[in-house]
Amino acid sequence: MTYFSPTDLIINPDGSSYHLNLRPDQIPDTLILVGDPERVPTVSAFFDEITDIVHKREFVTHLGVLRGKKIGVLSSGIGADNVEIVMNELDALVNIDFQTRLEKSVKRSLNLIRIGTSGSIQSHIPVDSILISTAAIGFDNLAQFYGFESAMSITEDVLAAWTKAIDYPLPLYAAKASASLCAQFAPLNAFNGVTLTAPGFYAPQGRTIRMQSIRPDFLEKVAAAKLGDEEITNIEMETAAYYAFGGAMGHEMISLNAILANRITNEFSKDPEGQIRSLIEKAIALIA
Ligand SMILES: O=P(O)(O)O[C@H]1O[C@H](CO)[C@@H](O)[C@H]1O
Ligand SMILES: O=c1cc[nH]c(=O)[nH]1
Repeated sequence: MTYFSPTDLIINPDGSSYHLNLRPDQIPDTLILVGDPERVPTVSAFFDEITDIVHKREFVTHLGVLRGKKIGVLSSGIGADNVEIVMNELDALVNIDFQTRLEKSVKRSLNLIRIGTSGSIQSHIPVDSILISTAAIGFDNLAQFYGFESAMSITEDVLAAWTKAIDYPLPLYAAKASASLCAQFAPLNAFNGVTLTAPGFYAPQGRTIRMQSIRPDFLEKVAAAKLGDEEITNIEMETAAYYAFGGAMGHEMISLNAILANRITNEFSKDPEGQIRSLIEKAIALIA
């Protein structure tokens, strides 16, 4: 079994993982993942009991019990680079023995549910709707360092066709949502779609304030891109990384999006907090 050195897998003096500050005995089978640390108490308010609160940097975790089962909610902060930390440390916490630093022979698979916000890039997907990402395309630089091939990956020929359709010069990566979690959250009656995970909020999502984008037609191209019978429906900043790591490391993963912006009609939700709270409430109701 592989041994992981103290500089590869950094364990804090209290036996917790370096950034998340969580110990192996604290990890429940189901975790809700949010971007905003301030969203964590909104989620845990729906738990029947909160047993632990752990906080380091943007990584805030509330652990508790929901309908007799252990559950947790953890914030990642914004972006795929933070997802890289969250997924590596969560996986290490359940699949590496922190005493011996050896990989466990029997692996644990977590159910990971992102509840986040996103912008629609199709006029028929309105502000204040809910969208489940059936797949996500990442155009951050993680694929320069990780081979994400897994049963959840989008095949290379499809990815090549999508890259051409988006007309983007760097290699992309893409992966799918967990089929079992898609079935579990089907009662949300949400839109389904392919999500683009951007390495920024402004130019990488086709926004301009004072800094001009050198790709002014990027959003138009993405919105018009045909992925076989599918289209890219929405943009946010974490889902592709979650799906790629989840698939490669054997965790079930789904991303539920509260659509706050419609980038085609230029509308923004008049009640963003209410929308995300409503999605949290509906999602929690579907967690057995
Ligand atoms: O609301 P969260 O979950 O943070 O998700 C979206 O909102 C943030 C940008 O405002 C990015 O993290 C994006 O993915
Ligand atoms: O347009 C949006 C809205 C929320 N989050 C994003 O990343 N983009």
